[in-house]
Amino acid sequence: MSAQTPGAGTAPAAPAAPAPVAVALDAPDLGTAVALAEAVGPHVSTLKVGLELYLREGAEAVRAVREAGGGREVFLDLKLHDIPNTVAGGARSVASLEPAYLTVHALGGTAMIRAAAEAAPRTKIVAVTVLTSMAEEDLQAIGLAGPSIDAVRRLAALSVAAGARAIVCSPREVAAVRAEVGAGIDLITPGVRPAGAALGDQTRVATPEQALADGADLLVVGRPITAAADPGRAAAEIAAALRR
Ligand SMILES: O=c1ccn([C@@H]2O[C@H](COP(=O)(O)O)[C@@H](O)[C@H]2O)c(=O)[nH]1
Repeated sequence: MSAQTPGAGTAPAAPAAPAPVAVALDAPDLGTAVALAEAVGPHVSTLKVGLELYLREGAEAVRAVREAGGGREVFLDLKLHDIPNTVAGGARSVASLEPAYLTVHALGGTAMIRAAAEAAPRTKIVAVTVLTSMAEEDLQAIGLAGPSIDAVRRLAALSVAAGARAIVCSPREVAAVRAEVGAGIDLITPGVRPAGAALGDQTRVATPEQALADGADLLVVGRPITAAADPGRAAAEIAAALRR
């Protein structure tokens, strides 16, 4: 894909209020990510920088996609998971970039989550409960017995008590997690697929409309937008579906 491709189509006019969608800019280089950010920025609230882009381009990725996206919020999805001192150092290292969100793995536990929250007080620490790619049998295989919803609820409650201000769970678990953590915590759902879209490696999925109806605050959508022939149009169509 050339750097020009994502914005090339004739996407519908941008709405006044961008949709509560974080586009996962999982791109192989900065030029592609910037072109995607330009194309989708008018339609969505948030741009997500993950491992592929950050490990290659570093802090410049955050600055560049923020500018290209017209100042949209940046979600830094690094999924930190280490001893508390190391995670605190990692969170401190990226705090000056002022991402709206920074992910850590809830499985790192209370002390690790608290260390991240204290190290980056101006960023919402987001605890990832159980990856949306994992099915029940995957959890059994790593010794997390019981239905995934039990682990998700437990990890969400622990994370919020430790200072996380947002939770990643699958869209299928949003209602249960809301009941667990109450209001005031952002519930963020990857594993979002418009009807008929390829699942790829995601297993615990729902449509954007269902995720929003069940109470998600921010929907993470990657490949259904970034792999589309016209990413700007794909983002605009999902945003329009969420307004209906
Ligand atoms: O449990 C999780 C946590 C994070 N992700 C991230 O979200 C996007 C999803 O991309 P798609 O292309 O829409 O599948 C991706 O960046 C993941 O790293 C997740 O999928 N599940």
